Amino acid sequence: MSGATLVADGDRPREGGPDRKAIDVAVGVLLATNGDFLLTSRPEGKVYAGYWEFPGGKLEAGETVEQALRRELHEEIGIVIAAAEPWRVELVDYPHALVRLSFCKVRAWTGQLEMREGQRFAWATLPVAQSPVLPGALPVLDWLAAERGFPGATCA
Ligand SMILES: Nc1nc2c([nH]c(=O)n2[C@@H]2O[C@H](COP(=O)(O)OP(=O)(O)OP(=O)(O)O)[C@@H](O)[C@H]2O)c(=O)[nH]1
Repeated sequence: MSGATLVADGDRPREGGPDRKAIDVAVGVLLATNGDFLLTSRPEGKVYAGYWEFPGGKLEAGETVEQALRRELHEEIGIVIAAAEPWRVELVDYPHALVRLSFCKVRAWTGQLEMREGQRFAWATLPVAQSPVLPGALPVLDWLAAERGFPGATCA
């Protein structure tokens, strides 16, 4: 997992000193009724372009995780989500940023998927065939695998 370190919440960040502030990110794990989950590729021009991730983005000032997720998923993939179910929070220390990822499960939405930033998308199953997966998205595959009693999260 080059270039990123998963750190337990409360651990001191690896770079930038103790004052390095985490950037809050809201991330959606969209679950279809058959259990498939949505992966999208990071658009050109962003760090880790082309890597597979779960859709989402940074919180804007004053937003809650759910508000940010609702806005980001509408802006980026064209859907309006129903409830966002808070799931797990993970701190990831990248060279470019320290991010706090708040993952939410989303089981219902309206609208058709429309990749508004030129991303690719895939309804994925375990083991995940899409590659490469963003380091900060890999643990989610393990969590899903654990929930489902599935032995291997990726094909690698
Ligand atoms: N959306 C998303 N971001 C993730 C995941 N895992 C992970 O480490 N991240 C990190 O969280 C941050 C999200 O930033 P972003 O650039 O996608 O967010 P954004 O759309 O608001 O960015 P912008 O400033 O370009 O508009 C990135 O540093 C990204 O590497 C994931 O599964 N989904």
